Amino acid sequence: MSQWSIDSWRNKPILQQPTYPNQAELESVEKQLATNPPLVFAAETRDLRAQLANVSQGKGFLLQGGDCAESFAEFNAPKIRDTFKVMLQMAIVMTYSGRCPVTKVARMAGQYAKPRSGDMETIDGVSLPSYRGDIINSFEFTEAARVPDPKRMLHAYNNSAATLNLLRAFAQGGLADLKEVNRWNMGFLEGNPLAARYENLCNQIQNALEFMDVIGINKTTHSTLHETSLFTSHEALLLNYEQALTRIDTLTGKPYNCSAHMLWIGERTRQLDHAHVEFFSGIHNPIGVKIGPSMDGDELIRLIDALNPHNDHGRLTLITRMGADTLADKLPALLRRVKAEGRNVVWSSDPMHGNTFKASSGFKTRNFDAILSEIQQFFTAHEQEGTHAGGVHLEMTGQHVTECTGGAYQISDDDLAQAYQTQCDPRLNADQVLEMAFLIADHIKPK
Ligand SMILES: O=C[C@H](O)[C@H](O)COP(=O)(O)O
Ligand SMILES: C=C(OP(=O)(O)O)C(=O)O
Repeated sequence: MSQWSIDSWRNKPILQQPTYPNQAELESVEKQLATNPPLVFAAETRDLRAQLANVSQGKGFLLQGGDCAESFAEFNAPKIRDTFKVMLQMAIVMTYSGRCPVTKVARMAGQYAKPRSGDMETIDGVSLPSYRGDIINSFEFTEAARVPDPKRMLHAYNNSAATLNLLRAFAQGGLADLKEVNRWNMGFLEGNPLAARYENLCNQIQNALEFMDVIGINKTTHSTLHETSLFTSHEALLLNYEQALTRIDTLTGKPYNCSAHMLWIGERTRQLDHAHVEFFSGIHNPIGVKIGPSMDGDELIRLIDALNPHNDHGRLTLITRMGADTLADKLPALLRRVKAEGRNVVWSSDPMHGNTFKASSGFKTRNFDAILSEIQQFFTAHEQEGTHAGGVHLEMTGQHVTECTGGAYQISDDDLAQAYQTQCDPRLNADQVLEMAFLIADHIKPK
């Protein structure tokens, strides 16, 4: 086997990459990125890995979520704040009602590259190269906009730095103070059938905090009452960018990808002998890999061993995305096999990507009932196999979008056009996400 190096992925086959027309410009951007400051510190990624090690041993739950694709055009503070709040709200519901520590990992501050089913997109008889995420080309449907531009990597880096800066401020600067929990009630809750349940939960937390304060436990003695930790993640698809942000940690001497705390490999690029598995095998971050219905037990064990050869807890998260109609056929055998072979992984459910379809209105959508059904079946399969249902991975936003049908407001096919804003796949809105949080809390509650 050849030695891993930061660029050994370049000797392997690779899928879903852009072809840049100007190589000299690409190299110059890569050089610049490689001297820019890292976005996260290796020690922070080790904290996340330690939390995930607990999840892998059944002592916690991973909540991972955010945009399908972040966008340069929609880069603003309210959008970042609303997604942050919705994640915190979900985490509170799950921690309090589910009595389970929740590790929060945002699909934010770097989620800019998208794998696509087709290389070309056709609209009204005109075919152009597919949009591959703002780090690569532009969503606009013109020939010029769809040409891959390496300078977009610098734009993505700068946006990620600013997003991370705001997330850190929100997490540590008082917005996440548990005493403020009632003030997180956002407009979207008005009229939501779950509003009363959420308010009731907030009141219970307030009572508990007041009691704790009386006996001397408060934000001065316990900073976790005032602050939270939120980690970042994205699909590390564009390896030119990911290599440039990979650094040797001065404390351990090991390579860490400092573009985010956690990175994952997508369903379309997880081939064992390909570039993504090679690159991921050498970085020391906690990593994820998407697992779709075509995966079989032998291949899965080989993939686990390539990505987590020391069988460490917290290193590897398997993010299953089977589809509500397929999960019961496929997942239990994989759970059984991984358990029988003693491999340590976090099992997380992505209930979004196996449930996408084109609505009669022409929009790409997902039905909320199918998403809930996949989650429910995920929990049932783990209960039956005696394994830990460790997390959920969602495409979601704090904005009032109408991209997935169903949910408390019964969004129909005809409603999709009202606020369909995603640049790629349909996301759950804040209402739908809260409903899901209550459902998950019921499942993770100690029995
Ligand atoms: O988010 C995942 C993929 O990028 C997305 O599902 C691909 O969508 P497509 O089938 O429209 O290319
Ligand atoms: C592309 C994604 O998912 P998958 O690889 O599972 O299709 C994604 O999560 O953005």
